[in-house]
Amino acid sequence: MIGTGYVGLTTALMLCELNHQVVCIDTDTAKLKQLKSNRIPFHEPGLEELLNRHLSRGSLSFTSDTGQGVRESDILFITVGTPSKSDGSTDLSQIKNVAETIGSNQNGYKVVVNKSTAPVGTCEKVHRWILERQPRKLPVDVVCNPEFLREGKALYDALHPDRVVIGAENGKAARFIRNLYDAISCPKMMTGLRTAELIKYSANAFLAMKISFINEIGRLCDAHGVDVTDVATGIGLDSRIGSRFLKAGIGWGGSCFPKDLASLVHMFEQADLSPRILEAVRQVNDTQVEYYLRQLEERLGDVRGKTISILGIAFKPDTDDIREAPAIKVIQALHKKGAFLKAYDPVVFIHRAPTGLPVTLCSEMSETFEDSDCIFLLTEWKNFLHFDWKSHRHRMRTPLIIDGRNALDQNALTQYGYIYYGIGRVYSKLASL
Ligand SMILES: NC(=O)c1ccc[n+]([C@@H]2O[C@H](COP(=O)([O-])OP(=O)(O)OC[C@H]3O[C@@H](n4cnc5c(N)ncnc54)[C@H](O)[C@@H]3O)[C@@H](O)[C@H]2O)c1
Ligand SMILES: O=c1ccn([C@@H]2O[C@H](COP(=O)(O)OP(=O)(O)O[C@H]3O[C@H](CO)[C@@H](O)[C@H](O)[C@H]3O)[C@@H](O)[C@H]2O)c(=O)[nH]1
Repeated sequence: MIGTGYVGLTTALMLCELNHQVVCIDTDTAKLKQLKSNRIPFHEPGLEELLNRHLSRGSLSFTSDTGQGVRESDILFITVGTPSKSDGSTDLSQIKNVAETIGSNQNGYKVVVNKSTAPVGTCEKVHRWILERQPRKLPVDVVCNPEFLREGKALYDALHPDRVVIGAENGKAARFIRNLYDAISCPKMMTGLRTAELIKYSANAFLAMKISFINEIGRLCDAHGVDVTDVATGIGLDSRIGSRFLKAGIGWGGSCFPKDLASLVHMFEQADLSPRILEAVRQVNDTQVEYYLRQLEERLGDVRGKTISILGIAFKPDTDDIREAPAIKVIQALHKKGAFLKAYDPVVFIHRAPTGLPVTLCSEMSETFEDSDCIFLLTEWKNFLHFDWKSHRHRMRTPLIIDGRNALDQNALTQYGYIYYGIGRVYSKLASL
């Protein structure tokens, strides 16, 4: 396994659970040191227990010696990062570096499996980069096996995937990789390299499209006094639409959707095509923070000099990942407008303290209420939902709640005397009877 991030480590542990022997290779020696001493360098439920189990069984080991790792393995999974460049295209330097190292150290037949999300045509480049560095001509097959796990649910998704997609040009290599997943019961789709690459991007874009769609409907619900959660339930009951990824809120973030949509848009542009739907999906998302800030200002007036408390920094619950987290955009925008900011997140500040954020950190959720003019919920951590909101209302200067995730109980909060806003939410007198 080359790379020990969310995907590398989870895939390694999944393969260990399926009784395979795995060596994890990473150039980040600090990370390897933590992993070797049984510690996961990021917050991801369930991984630590499996790490302990497989380290002590000897089924999993770690090294920074890529050459040795390559020479000793038959199958090499690439799980390194594929960040965005400023024009939206994908920076393939980490993949290229790995492919060249594989080529230089190849000592026999290898199957190289790319799990990193990379544009159409990347696996063909990987093949070429390996061949260019081989000291002598050796057989190598490249397979595309995109990863569909979600952060916060990584282990569950790896062990219970909806499908496994295997793209290859060589049937023998494809079957070899499919056999690794024999013990996992789900549809296994065998296809071409380019198709597998595009399936990954299309899946992420479709999911982001569902969210932007319901967020746009949410704005119309605000205008007409209709409840967006009821609209989502009503449309989601149609099995052709499905109920998941229809939760309206502050918008999508994270390490994948923003960069993968940018990359897909770039692929369209390279092909001289206009990605109209994708542009709209991104446009709705890019203006969602602004939309919420208007709602906040309509209720609180000018935010200059006011104290606003942010609940949740992570881009979603059960992770400490703050890449493209909406909370960061909200904090920066409110700071620019002259607000004082306090923030609390149950894991982000413990695992990965973001530097340079203009916020006063609270060590407990209850501190965010003290003399606050607004509580802005941006990550729907479970303990926020089950908090004793009733007893803390009096501690706020203005009891305004902006629920950026439509996660709180609007009727209960309204009865406790809070002013509540969630996109497309309607206070139901019936529900409170
Ligand atoms: N995070 C997710 O939920 C997720 C899900 C599906 C797909 N993906 C895709 O998987 C890929 C990896 O994502 P991630 O979140 O695990 O990344 P990450 O940044 O958390 O981890 C990547 C790891 O690769 C290591 N690395 C970089 N260059 C290396 C080299 N030359 N040799 C060995 N190790 C090297 C880095 O040190 C790092 O530990 C990306 O393409 C991403 O788009 C991510
Ligand atoms: O109804 C919803 C569902 C999600 N979100 C937001 O959408 C973003 C992405 O959420 P999610 O998809 O759960 O997280 P990721 O871990 O980024 O996973 C996505 O990106 C991964 C990386 O490519 C893929 O492997 C996964 O299949 C894909 O779901 C987050 O900000 C969520 O808060 C909503 O606003 N409303």
